[in-house]
Order: sequence, then structure tokens, then C-alpha cells
Amino acid sequence: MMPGKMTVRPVLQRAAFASTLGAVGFFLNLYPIPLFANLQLILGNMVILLCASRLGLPWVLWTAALAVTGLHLTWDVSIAYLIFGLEAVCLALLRKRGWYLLYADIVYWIFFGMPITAIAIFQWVDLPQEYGWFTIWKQGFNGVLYSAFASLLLMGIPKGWLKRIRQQPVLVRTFRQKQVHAMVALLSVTLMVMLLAHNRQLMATQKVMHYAQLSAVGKGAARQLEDYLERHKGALMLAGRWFSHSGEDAQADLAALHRSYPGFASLFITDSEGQVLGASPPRRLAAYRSINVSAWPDFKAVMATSKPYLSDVIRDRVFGRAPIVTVSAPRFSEAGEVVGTVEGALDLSALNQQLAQQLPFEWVLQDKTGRIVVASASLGLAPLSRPGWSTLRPVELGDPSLIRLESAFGTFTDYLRHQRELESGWTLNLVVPYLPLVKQAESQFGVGTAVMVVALLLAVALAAHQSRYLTLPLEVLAKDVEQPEAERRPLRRLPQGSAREILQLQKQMAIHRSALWAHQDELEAQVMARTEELAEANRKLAILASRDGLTGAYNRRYFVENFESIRQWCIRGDHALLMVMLDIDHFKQVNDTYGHLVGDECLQRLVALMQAQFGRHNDLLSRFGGEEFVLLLPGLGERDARNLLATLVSTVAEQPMATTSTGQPLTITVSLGAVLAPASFSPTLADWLSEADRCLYRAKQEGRNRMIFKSLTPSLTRS
Ligand SMILES: Nc1nc2c(ncn2[C@@H]2O[C@H](COP(=O)(O)OP(=O)(O)OP(=O)(O)O)[C@@H](O)[C@H]2O)c(=O)[nH]1
Repeated sequence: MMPGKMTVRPVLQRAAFASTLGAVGFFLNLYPIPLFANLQLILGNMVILLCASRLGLPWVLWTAALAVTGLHLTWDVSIAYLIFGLEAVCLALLRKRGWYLLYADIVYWIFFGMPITAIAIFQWVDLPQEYGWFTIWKQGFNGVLYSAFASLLLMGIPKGWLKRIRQQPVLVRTFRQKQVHAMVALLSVTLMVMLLAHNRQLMATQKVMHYAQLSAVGKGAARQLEDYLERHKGALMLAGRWFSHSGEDAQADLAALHRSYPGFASLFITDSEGQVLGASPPRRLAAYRSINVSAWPDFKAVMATSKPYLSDVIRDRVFGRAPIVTVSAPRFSEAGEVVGTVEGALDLSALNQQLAQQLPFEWVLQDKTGRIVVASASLGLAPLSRPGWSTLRPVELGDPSLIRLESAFGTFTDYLRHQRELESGWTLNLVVPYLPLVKQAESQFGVGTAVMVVALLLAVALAAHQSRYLTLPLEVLAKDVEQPEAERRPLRRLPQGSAREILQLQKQMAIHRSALWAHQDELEAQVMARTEELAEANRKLAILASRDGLTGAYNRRYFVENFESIRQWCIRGDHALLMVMLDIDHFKQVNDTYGHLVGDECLQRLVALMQAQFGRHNDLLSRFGGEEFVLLLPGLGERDARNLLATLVSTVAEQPMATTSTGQPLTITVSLGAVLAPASFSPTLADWLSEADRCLYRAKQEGRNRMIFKSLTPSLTRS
């Protein structure tokens, strides 16, 4: 493989991994899960954690950028890049330091994520203040939820997965830490999802209930409003026919009509030219008389159609600029021709008061053009204007019943709205504030979170406690294993309630230990036996190394090695040292005549004889050559030495040293040369040997079977 390829391929794999995760996050974030109002659950950011579990900071940032772009397209909030980008940085760095991602994300949201969201929401996002805190908190909640989701996912992924591209360290944890982490992740996901689902359900139920109430109340109120308008239209229609007979007595007739229909703020009648003939209250007559209404749309409509007419909300055209709604009807002559109009301006404040008494909710009544006819005072909406309401994203019910209303003071409030169109083309809107519902959800969330925190703490404590059933006995077992071999103590008792697997393990350990000890004992016994055998063999070897195999006398090497120590012993004790060289006479003949086995027997018996005679502590008998021996006898006086050696020569000559093949006892003779000298005579063995050898030579020369003794000690007479 090319050296370059080794480095390039993991980079490409990392890029592919991070980009794939980013793409998944991008698509998930395009479809956030709606909760209520404008709150949504985002799960696409899970990919940031998945990436951070394997790769380093640059790749995690790349994945985050892709995922957040999906969110940006949905929310159109650029600050998301900052909030989630910082989350990515925090996750990648803390993971590198060996943190669990779940804990890292919780820390991030508490210390950075939620504070930054708070600043962002209050500074830049157009959201009703009441939702603000809740949204911030919800964002943190969301963050923890997707990190718990991701952590659960990661637990299921084999540790060796993507080993080649891994940049983050493998986390090595105690069993207890693993247990607690798994418990926290699982409980977080379970409790949070339950809380969210329950919360959403509650909000939906509340909304359905409110909406049903609004709908029921709206239906009745709409009918009453229609009756009201019809009654007033009908009254003017009747008046139109009636007034056609009364002619100039219009003032009196109008006053009577007005008394019967106090819902009119004012009434007047006109002729066919638009001139006002009479008005109620009478004080308004002068003003009406001064104008001509022929150009007014309501006058024209009635004259053209001969039918009653209900105007939209308009400004009073005679008295000030107050909003009014007019009802007009044609006035007929006896012949049935339209001779003018009867017109009334509805008293809108009276209508509003009437609605206030009837309705348990707030309301907005709009005319055909959408302008406000009347509205509850608390909404702060000006009549004649168009209500500035926008429909919020339909969430739970899938209908546009949730609206945001801008009051005349510029404040925004969210409402649930029920709309009902009247026959006249007007619309009655009944609204109920949404905030109490949100507050209810908030308080439920508060309680839910508190329960969750308590549950988590209990779970952590429980996990830690439960793990003791495994870790404590394991520690005990570990101590047993650490225990020095020699001590051979029985296994420690395991704590109460230890896991069954551990008990089994200990049982097996005990069995193996006994077997091991038995085996050890056996081995030790074997080693001891072997050591003993070895020592014995060594002893034998030492003997073999120092002694002559045939006779058992020391060999020449042993003699040479020990000569000096015996000489020194003599020097220390001021003893004389006797060196004797002994040779069997005509041994060749013995061999030749009786065979080597007989010769061997002679050698053995001769040695046994000498060993018996010279067996003191420091006496040293050595076989120097074939039938040649050297005796080193320290601490002997000349007389003793002479006697002993003479006895040796005579004993050898007298005692049979072997038995021939014919069963005849065989005797041999020996010649020996002896030198008795102070130990200090010479430190060189060769000097001693040559002295003794010379004597031996003489003995042989002088006829064999004899001893030549030479004394070099001054007090002794020379032989
Ligand atoms: N059986 C037997 N014979 C041995 C052994 N070692 C040496 N000899 C024999 O000892 C004989 C020594 O002979 P020589 O050196 O000629 O001396 P000798 O016959 O004893 O004559 P003198 O020493 O002059 O009396 C030889 O024949 C050797 O083969 C042994 O271990 N066993």
C-alpha cells in the first residue's frame, strides 16, 4: 500500500461519517415535533452527540453546522448556530477529557445553553414575554432529552464500531459509573417523553374544552345578535309604513318609536330628496335639518332597492367622529311609493354593554369588511380598526383557532378564538386567553421536572447501591486473588446479598485453589525428592571425581589438590610429614600369569589393607599410577613411621591378596620408598615425590619387598 493512502483514507471516512450524520440531522430538524404554542421538540441535534462520541472537534462542528442549517430553515433564527455550535464545541472537548456525553450536555445547557437562549430570546426573538422563561427552560429540557436519546443509542452501538476513524478515547469506567449513566439516560428519556406526551395531551384536552365552550356560547350569542339586528331593521320597516300616514307629525312618531327601541342612539326620517324631516332625540333635529343625506350610501341603497339596509361600521357623519352602525328602511306613501327613509344609528356602547352581560368570554364583532364594530374593552381594540391578529401555527387541533392579537397599545397576546359569521355578513369572534393554559402547562412541567429530578436522584442512588452487589464481592475476590500464595488463608466471606454469579465464581475459585494447592504440594514434594537425589548424585560424583574407581583410593588429582593443605596443617602443628611411594613388585607377571581380574583383586585388597592401617583424619592414600600408590602421613614420628611401613611390607607379603582361578591364594610383595621430613622441607610436591621415588627406586634395586626410608628431620638418624 502507498504510504499516503494510509493517512488519506481515514480522513475520507471521517468526512463521510460526519457528513452523513449531518444530513440526517438536517432532515430531522426540518420537521421538528410540535408541542404547543410555538414550542417544538427537535431531535436532529442527536447527531452532534453521535459524532462527538467518535470524532474530534472539527468534524463535530461540521455535523452541527449541517444539522443546525435544517433548524435554521425551519425557525429562521440565526442564533441557533451560536447556541448549538457552542454545544458541539463543549461536547467534543469534554468527551475528549473522558466525560460521558449526557453529563457534558447537561452541564452545557445549565451553564451556557440556557443563559445564551435567554439572552437571545429577550433581545432578538419576537415572543410574548410570558412564554420567554418557559421557552428557555424548554430548550434546555429539549437538549437533555436528545442527548439522553443519543446516549441510549450509543450504548447499543458496539465499542469497536468505526475503530479505524475513532479520534475520541474509549471510555473505561467502573461498573458503578456505567450503571448510573445507563440509568440516568434511560430514566431521562422515559420521564421526559412521558412528561411531554402528558403535557401535550393536557393542553389539547384543555383546548378542546375551551373551544367547545366558546363554540356553544358563540352560537347563542350570534343568534341573539342576529335577532337584535333583525328586530331593529323590522322596527324601521314598520315605522316606514306607519310614518307615511303621519306626514308632518313625524317628531311625535319618532319619539314614540325611540322609546320602544332604546337600542337606537338616534333616529331621523327623510323625504325622497334626502332632506331630514324629523329626528329623535329632538335636540338633534336642528343639526339634521342643516344637512342633506341624499349622497349617503345607506339613503341611496334604500331608495334604490326599497329594502332595509344595514351599514358597516362608520364614523358618525353628523355628530362627531364616533363609530356608528346605521339601519335604514324605506318610507312608503299610501300609494305604496317610496317617499323617503327612516334611519337609525345603533347605540354601539349599549350593544357592547349588552354583550358584556351576556358573554363569559371576550369578544370582537366585525362588520363585512372586517372592521371592528364592538370589542370587549379589555382587548384594547379600537372600533373601526381592523384587528391585528395573526394566526399561529395550527398545532394540536389542526385548526386556526390559536391567534396572536396585537392590542392598540402594541402588546401581543395569544388567544383561542371561535368565529361565527352572522347572516348580515358580520363576524362574531369569541376569544379566551391562552396564557392560563400555558401557565397550567408550566406548573405541570415544574411538578413533572421536580418529580423527574427526584426520580433521577433516587435512580442514581439505587444504581450505585445495586452495583455494590457486584463490585463489593468483586473487591473481596480481588483481595483473595492478591493474597500471597504462602499464606493459604481460606477465602473471605462474601457480603450478604452478593450476586449469584459471584457466589458461583467464588465456589469455582475455592475448588481451583484447593486443586492448585494440592498440585503445589505435590510439586514441592517432587522438588524436594529431586533435590535429595541431586545432592546424592553430587556426592557420588564428588567421590567419583576424587577417587579411583577400582580401588576407592583417592586419585592423583585429589592428592595434588590436598597435599598443600595437609602440609600447612603440619607446619601449624610443627609436625613432620611422611611421604611414601609404594609399588607392587612384578605386577606385570601377576597380570600375565593370572589375568587382569586377579590383578585387580590384588589392587583392591592392597588398598583395603592400607586404608585399614592408615585411616587417621589426615592420612591420605592415593593411587598414582597403575600399581603405584602414594601415602601422605602427617604427624608421625620416625620410629612409628618405620614400624608402620615395615608392618605394611610384611603384612602384604604374608596375606594372600587374591585367589587365582584355580582357587589358590596368591600373595604379592610391595616395595616402598619413604621420606620423612619437616613440612617446611619443600612447598613443591615434586620435590617430595622425587625424594620418595628415589627411595622406591633403591628399594626395587635392592631386591624389592622392602622399604627404603629416608629421614630429613635433623633429630633423626638417616637410614
Ligand atoms: N590388573 C591390573 N593390572 C594393572 C593395572 N594398572 C596397571 N597394571 C599392570 O601393572 C603392570 C606394571 O608393570 P611394570 O611397570 O612393568 O612393573 P612390574 O611388573 O610390577 O615390575 P617392577 O615394578 O619392576 O617390580 C603392567 O603389566 C600393567 O598392565 C590395573 O588396574 N589392573
